[in-house]
Amino acid sequence: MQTFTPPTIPPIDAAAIEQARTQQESLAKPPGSLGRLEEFAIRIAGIQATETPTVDPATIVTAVADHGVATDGVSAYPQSITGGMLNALVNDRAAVNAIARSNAVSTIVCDFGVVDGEDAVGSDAYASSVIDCRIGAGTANMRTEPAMSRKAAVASIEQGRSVVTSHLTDAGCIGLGEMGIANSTAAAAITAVLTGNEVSTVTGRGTGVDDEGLTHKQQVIADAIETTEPDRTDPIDVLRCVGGYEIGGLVGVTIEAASRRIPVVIDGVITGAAALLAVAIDERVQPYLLPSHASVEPGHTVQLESLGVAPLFDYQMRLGEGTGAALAIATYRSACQTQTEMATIAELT
Ligand SMILES: O=C(O)c1ccc[n+]([C@@H]2O[C@H](COP(=O)([O-])O)[C@@H](O)[C@H]2O)c1
Ligand SMILES: Cc1cc2nc[nH]c2cc1C
Repeated sequence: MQTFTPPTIPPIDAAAIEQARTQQESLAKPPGSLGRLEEFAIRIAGIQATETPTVDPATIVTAVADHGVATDGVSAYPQSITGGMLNALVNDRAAVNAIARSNAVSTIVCDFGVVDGEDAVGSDAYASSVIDCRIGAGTANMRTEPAMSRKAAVASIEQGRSVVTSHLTDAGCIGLGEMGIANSTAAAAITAVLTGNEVSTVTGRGTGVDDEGLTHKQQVIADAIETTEPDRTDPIDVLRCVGGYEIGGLVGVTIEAASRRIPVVIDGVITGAAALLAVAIDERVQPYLLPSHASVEPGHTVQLESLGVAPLFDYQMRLGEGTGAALAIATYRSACQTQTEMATIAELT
């Protein structure tokens, strides 16, 4: 059986946490007055094992792939949008590009298996701007068969790891992002299986299906779980049965980043599913995960609770791409800069 052996993930640095906490208490402000920002700076110091935590350089990895289950009418949009959005990402014209730019965050785009991306795939812009991580031309339809082979599941994780090792070894933080029509179906299925919640509890409207569409989507997810029988004690099997190539890719990005002491900022419900899988593979990933927003998707609340992180803000967003992560990185940057740039209270007198 194809196995995945994760790299060694170190514990976060207890001495650096202690040092950062002492430093926080010495700064020119009443203790605790920066609220959660103080804990963010301390956590990042512990992750990076440093007295000078920084999120920079900060990069969003937007992983893109298609899903066979899209043919079952689970999304408000056709599959062709995935390829179109890959094109927009390549040309720096997606929402995440604008939000990342406005927050001094870089973006990289990884194609893990877009079906209909010929325009983008063939172009010079693709060759120069997209990291080719393709595992296949979209997954199989999980309603009738496993989304992918075990070999492909492991390959997607390894491809994600190699994105970090080839491009992001000096990252101050990595934000997770994704795009793929129907991937909120995969995310809900993964969340139901790994957390043991009812499909109806964790399934939302994704791009915006109506009431009838939501009922149908829940039925498709229930059918997929019944047909493919994922082994909830084996996260690679869950990815194989009801996952996606970009989700596997983000699992790999997360695990590799944690092994290198790089903080990972979660975005919405699809990246949340990847984070759940990563922690199920190795629970030592958990302290490296930083939340961003609370997505409108109900499964996201369940994921964040299961991961033990509380969202920073709720702007009623449900776009994905890494948009929430890019916004949150600005807050984490401010937290780090208070830690490293403020005067001490002793200097005031
Ligand atoms: O980030 C989220 O929480 C989120 C919630 C709903 C939808 N999305 C995005 O919308 C797409 C998935 O929606 P759907 O309806 O096609 O499954 C995919 O491209 C995601 O990036 C993202
Ligand atoms: C246009 C569009 C852009 C997206 N970006 C992420 N998911 C998306 C879904 C759609 C439909």
